[in-house]
Amino acid sequence: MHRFLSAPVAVCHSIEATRLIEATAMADLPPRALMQRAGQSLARFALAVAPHARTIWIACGPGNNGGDGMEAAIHLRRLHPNVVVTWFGDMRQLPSEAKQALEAAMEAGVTFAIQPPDSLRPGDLCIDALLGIGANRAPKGKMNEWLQLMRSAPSDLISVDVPSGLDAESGVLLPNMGFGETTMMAGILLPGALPDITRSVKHPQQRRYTLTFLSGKPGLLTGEGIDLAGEIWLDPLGAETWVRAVQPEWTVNRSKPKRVVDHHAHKGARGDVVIVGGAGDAQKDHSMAGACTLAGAAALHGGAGRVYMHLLDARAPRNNPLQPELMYRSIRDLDLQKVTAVCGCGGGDAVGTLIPDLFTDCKQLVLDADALNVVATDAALRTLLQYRAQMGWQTVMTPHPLEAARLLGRKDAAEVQANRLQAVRELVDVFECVVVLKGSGTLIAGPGMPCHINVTGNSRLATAGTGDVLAGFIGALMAQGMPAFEAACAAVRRHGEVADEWPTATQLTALDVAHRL
Ligand SMILES: NC(=O)C1=CN([C@@H]2O[C@H](COP(=O)(O)OP(=O)(O)OC[C@H]3O[C@@H](n4cnc5c(N)ncnc54)[C@H](OP(=O)(O)O)[C@@H]3O)[C@@H](O)[C@H]2O)[C@H](O)CC1
Ligand SMILES: [K+]
Repeated sequence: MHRFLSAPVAVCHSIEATRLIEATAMADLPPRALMQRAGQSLARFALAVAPHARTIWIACGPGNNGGDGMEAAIHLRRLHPNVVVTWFGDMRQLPSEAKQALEAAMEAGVTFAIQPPDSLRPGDLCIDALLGIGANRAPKGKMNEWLQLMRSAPSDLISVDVPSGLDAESGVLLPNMGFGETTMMAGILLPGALPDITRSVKHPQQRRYTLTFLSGKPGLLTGEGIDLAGEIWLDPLGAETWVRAVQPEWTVNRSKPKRVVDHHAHKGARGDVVIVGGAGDAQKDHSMAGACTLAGAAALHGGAGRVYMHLLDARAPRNNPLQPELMYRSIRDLDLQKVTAVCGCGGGDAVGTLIPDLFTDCKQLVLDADALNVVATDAALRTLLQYRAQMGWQTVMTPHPLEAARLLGRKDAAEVQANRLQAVRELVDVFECVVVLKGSGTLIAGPGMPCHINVTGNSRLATAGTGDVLAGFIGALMAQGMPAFEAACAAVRRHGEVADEWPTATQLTALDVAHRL
């Protein structure tokens, strides 16, 4: 058993692949052995997480995930005076191994209760063994009540394999979560179908863990999975050989920026970046020049030798006393074959007039924000992107979920969020370039590349301008010679790391991120 993200290589398998690993491993073992290993591992983990728990509540569900919980109860009962199991299921429909585990738990004298323990205090432990990778719909009724109770308690929480109700592949809570017959308000269970107010209520004292079995699951690292899963631990249950035999679909992003520049290098050797964007509207007295400044600052701090700014807003000043290194220049005066262009930051519709030239002249291109919106509405640009790919020119797109929805012709961001992993793959297939799908658990994918899930960063990056900073940083790394996919992975990782390292009591702005790269 090890902390998933501290392993030198952390990979995730699809659910289908996990099922294959499970079946192959089980075929090699006596019946129930794998589940017993899972139970033993869970019991050990529980005691390590909450050694002083007054109460350990194990909520078991109708499938093998519940079986894992029962197996753990058998061990914990011997080691702890107050272990309570609540079970949600039907004996006749239990899978055979879970049934054996239930019978063994009864025989061993495990305490079964109809209701969860009365009061759960800080330091107590809840174990969610309700649903694992077999969840296929939103938990309802009693199961949902128990989940809400566990997730809002001040006690610690271990999710077995996967937080129940989470799609282990997409990181989305199965629909209707929270619309059960009862719901919770201020810690009290209320009857009636109330809106989903409980979804993200986490008690500040609660520490969350997921002990996942056999293989990493992508849904724990993206979308809603990150908050629900907490700290992830992995126990391959002795099936490492089988895990290694199955090709993983996703890899945890570990890339770090490598900015090795020769000692004798001059500024021209470090790569040139031009930021194209910053549109304005004189009638409305609007200007988006700041977005360009942020991308430009990121390109400078990201190591580019020279950073040029092509501002679309004719009224915006052509100098910035706070960042005097930025040089204001039209793209017409630059050799576009030799610069990396970062296009779109605050570009408005006006950026559309420059995009065809950038697409045909510029060998290295990062497309963000409004540039993506222009591409979404112009099929000819899609063809140009394919042409770029054939030429071996490098393009990176950095959509957030709404931009991704526009690019894919989907109704809204929610449709993308419903399966982020699939969306990023589709974007790569359609546009034939490297795609960074931003959000909780940013995804990076490229033609012929494994999909990377990024695990650095936090919600402090959800402020205006951080996307511009990321685009500028990717551009800077490409300008210094990093291939597009590597540059995207390294930039996303470092960008998130800055937010993770930033002192919690201090506000983090986009410019702060740029200065820390
Ligand atoms: N087999 C082993 O040795 C090991 C298994 N491991 C653990 O097993 C789970 C996967 O087990 P599985 O039984 O396939 O799936 P679940 O435990 O998640 O249960 C699925 C059953 O629950 C029903 N279901 C699905 N969604 C809901 C819901 N929202 N509400 C109520 N019931 C639901 C579903 O049945 P239906 O017929 O009603 O659709 C399934 O029967 C895995 O995650 C591990 O924890 C370990 O890997 C160790 C070895
Ligand atoms: K679970």
